[in-house]
Amino acid sequence: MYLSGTSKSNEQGQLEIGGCNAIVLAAQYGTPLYVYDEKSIREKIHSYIHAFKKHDVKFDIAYASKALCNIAICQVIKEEGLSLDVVSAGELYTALKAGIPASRIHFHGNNKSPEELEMALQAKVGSYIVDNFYELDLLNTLAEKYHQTVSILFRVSPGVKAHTHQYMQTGQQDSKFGFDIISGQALEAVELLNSRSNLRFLGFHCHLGSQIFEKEGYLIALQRFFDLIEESKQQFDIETRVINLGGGFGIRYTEEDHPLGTEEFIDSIVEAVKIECNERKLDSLPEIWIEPGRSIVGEAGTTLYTIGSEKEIPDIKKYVAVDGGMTDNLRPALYQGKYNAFIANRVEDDPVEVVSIAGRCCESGDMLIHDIKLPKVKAGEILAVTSTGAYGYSMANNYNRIPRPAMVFVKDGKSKLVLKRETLDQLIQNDLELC
Ligand SMILES: Cc1ncc(COP(=O)(O)O)c(C=O)c1O
Ligand SMILES: N[C@@H](CCCC[NH3+])C(=O)O
Repeated sequence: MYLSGTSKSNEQGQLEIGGCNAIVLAAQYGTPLYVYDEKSIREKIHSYIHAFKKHDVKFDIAYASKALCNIAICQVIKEEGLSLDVVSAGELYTALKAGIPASRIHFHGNNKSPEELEMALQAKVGSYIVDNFYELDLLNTLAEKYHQTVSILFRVSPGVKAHTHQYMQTGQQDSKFGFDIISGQALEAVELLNSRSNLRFLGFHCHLGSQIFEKEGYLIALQRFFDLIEESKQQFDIETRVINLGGGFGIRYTEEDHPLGTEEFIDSIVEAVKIECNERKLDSLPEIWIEPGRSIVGEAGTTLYTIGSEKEIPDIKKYVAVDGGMTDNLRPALYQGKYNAFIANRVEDDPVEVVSIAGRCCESGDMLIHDIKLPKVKAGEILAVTSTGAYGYSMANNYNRIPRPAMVFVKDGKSKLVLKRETLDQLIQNDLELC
């Protein structure tokens, strides 16, 4: 049995997270319930900071808020002193409301609207990751309107196909994101910098994809970055101060997953940067920026569900349905994401039968787990699905008009409601009558 962070089986064999009994949490706040182990989030952040501090390099870690974005997590990020990456007005608004300094916000996105860019300019966000030629000109024009010279990075696609689900690959040549290096678009963008006086170029950014277990892709991307850095200097006299390798560091969802440790990833990235600079005889090391999302919050999240109906087709399949599903966790339906689960009130009971955990939506694809061996379950028991902390709530939806769940942060035996359960009235609050 694998339990991460502060999760453990207590003396009664019940699941405890952050010193809080999962059965008590389910009774107190209802289900489905997202439970976040705050200590484990902070420890993961510390492991990134520590991994960089071992080396003599300038670095910045920006939490990719798309993995989980609400006031509470932004407050943790602020307290821990990280930067934060946003991709929309909604994420930007949340970060600002949580008190993240605008200067620590990096604005991403492949189609930022003029209104979103103006909002960011008014807030004076720290940097813009410019994705395409349209945005390059739009941002320069808007920055001029606001009498600002803004710091930018170019997002480039380095032509690296990460070993991950196809929908999570973003660094390959045909990606919708960024300036393509191979066909020369990235260098064309660099050339334009000399005539865009409201843009201050910091450097290059790439993001290879998500849930990556190997460092090789990052190392190839780095070589392509450095070619670009040299060409930018030689051809257009443009200096690069920053290289941003995005996020993507994988986590453990089930026992089949064997992610690399934080240190191993960071050590090999920093070493590779030093080697490239040395071999190319560059005067100074660029700053190294990263943007982890999943690896900061993923394993810290557990979703508690109440078990309801069952359906058994003799000798074929047994379904066990819970009170949530694709509305609170779209990942199994979208990426065939795999998860592990326990009966929270009997964590250590021997598994005796193979069942499939079904969601409650009117979709055959609304399955949380296919074929998991569990103890014999009863209606009313609490099922805990682990490692749901990233891209779970952030991709939650109201299909079938199902309200989104509540969320608590737990630490040192205390729980704090950080997101209320949506109500039925909230579901119709924007509806208008036809007549
Ligand atoms: C530009 C960018 N940066 C960072 C991330 C975070 O990735 P991950 O959650 O895999 O660390 C993403 C999402 O994949 C992204 O699109
Ligand atoms: N949303 C995804 C990955 C894409 C992340 C954003 N580029 C997931 O749940 O795994």
